[in-house]
Amino acid sequence: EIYCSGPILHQVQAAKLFDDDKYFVDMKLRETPDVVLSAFQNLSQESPNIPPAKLQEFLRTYFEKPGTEFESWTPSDWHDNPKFLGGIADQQLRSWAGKIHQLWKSLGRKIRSSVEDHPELYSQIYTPHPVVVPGGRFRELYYWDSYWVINGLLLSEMTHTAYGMIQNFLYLVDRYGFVPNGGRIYYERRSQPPFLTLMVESYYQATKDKKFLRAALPTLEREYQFWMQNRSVAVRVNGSEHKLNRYYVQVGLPRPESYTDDLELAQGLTDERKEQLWMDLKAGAESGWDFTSRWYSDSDGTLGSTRTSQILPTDLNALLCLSEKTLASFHRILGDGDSAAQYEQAAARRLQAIESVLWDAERGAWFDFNLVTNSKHFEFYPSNLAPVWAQCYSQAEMGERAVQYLKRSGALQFPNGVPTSLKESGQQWDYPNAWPPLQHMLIEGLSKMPSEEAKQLAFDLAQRWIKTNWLAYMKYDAMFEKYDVNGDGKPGGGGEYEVQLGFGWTNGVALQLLDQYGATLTSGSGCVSSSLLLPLAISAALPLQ
Ligand SMILES: OC[C@H]1O[C@H](O[C@H]2O[C@H](CO)[C@@H](O)[C@H](O)[C@H]2O)[C@H](O)[C@@H](O)[C@@H]1O
Repeated sequence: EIYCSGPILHQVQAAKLFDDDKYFVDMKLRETPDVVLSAFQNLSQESPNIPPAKLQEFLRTYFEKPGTEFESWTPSDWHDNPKFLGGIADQQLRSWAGKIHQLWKSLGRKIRSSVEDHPELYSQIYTPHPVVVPGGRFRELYYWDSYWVINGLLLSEMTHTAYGMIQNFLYLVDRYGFVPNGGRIYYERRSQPPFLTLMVESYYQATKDKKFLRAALPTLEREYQFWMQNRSVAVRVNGSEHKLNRYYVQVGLPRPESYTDDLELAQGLTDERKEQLWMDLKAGAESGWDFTSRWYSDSDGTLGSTRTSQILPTDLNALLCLSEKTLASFHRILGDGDSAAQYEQAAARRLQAIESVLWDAERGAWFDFNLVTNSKHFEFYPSNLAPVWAQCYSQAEMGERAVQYLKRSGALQFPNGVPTSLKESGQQWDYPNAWPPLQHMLIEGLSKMPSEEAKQLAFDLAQRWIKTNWLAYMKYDAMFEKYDVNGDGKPGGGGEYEVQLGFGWTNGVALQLLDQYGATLTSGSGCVSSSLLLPLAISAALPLQ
């Protein structure tokens, strides 16, 4: 009634007392909700539209500034020389990687026990283990960001911190049946791209801890069931019915953390259309792509035409296909062949659905499917290659055709990364922004393909991305949540908030690329460690196709 809906939220946000709507909903209560609500009621009786000065005074009396829910914490497993640093040949890049590794200390947070004892005073959701947060206005844990954070932590040999983060997500599934978007109660009715199974896979590959796997598996299956029961739809194509997944949130209210944006966007609509728009904006937040022309109902649309729930996304379905294969492999490792076979069948069914509904033989790639128009969206998004990343396609030729599609798409013409789309909508998940998770999925997918051409392209994109991150770090002494594909080392922009620094997934992706391609990536400074020159010389001598 205070953080998610109701008159306090409405009046405080509508008065625009803070630059960012998220500020108010992250504040802590000084008194119990009952006391705060009745004080507000008394104030409203004096005048229903409370003047800003009175609202400020009310906030000073009953709220504390955000951030008091955390205590200072330094990860106990941080040490200054993880092995992977030694594999980075370029000395400038190696020293920069060391600085990124240091950033884990400043992004670590431990939630105070008072949040567990008095949850009613906080919007923060209590989780038992410390977390690494994205940074900036994103003070709390975020679901899909954490996949790249955890991969980075594992390279930094911070296995215990990574373990704690995964335990938090398992705890959240046990509590809610799914993982909320982030660690705040205003996020608790929507999720984000479901990466938990892949987080467990990363941890298992790093530790081979079967006991951990056995304990985690029932919770992973519970999360999978949530997506199948609440986020799937049947779609009929060419006379056959298929089941695929979508983002879908049945809460027809403005997002509390972006309340005035949502309110203003819905002005003039009927109540029914308002509710529909707000549900689709929340589904957009659930997709992690908030916001983008990808979710507009037509190609000339604007943010108001966002219809996320009517679209079957390629990347969500590729991710679930990979999750099904991973769950099957977990059951095999633990000796349960029957359960493994069930997940293998689920993956095979999904593969068939992806190929029947999303694959386009003419263009040679996969495209989102619109349930209203019963047609595919043919615009370019890096997600059109997500099945390559998930290795979820039946014929090698499809992967190779997707590489040719990428080359023809026009998305490779930018020296600083692959843009999120080729459309400049002003939204942050569109051109000219490039985002770390999308670069990583593209590069990882291409690097796993058999052809030399795809592998070389993967390296080329890794080099572009590292150069962008490195140049921005040189200019601003910071890592950003997103970058602009135009301009060397330029942070991204657009959308509803200022570009943020920190930054969890950026650091994780940079470390992964520096680890994977450390012997050959360059900063352009020419300072290469002599002990690594030999392998570098050998790889440089290899003929490239
Ligand atoms: O406050 C606006 C939105 O902010 C978040 O989304 C963005 O940041 C997240 C954290 O890095 C990231 O996971 C997401 O992909 C970004 O678009 C938040 O997740 C949204 O729910 C929120 O409305």
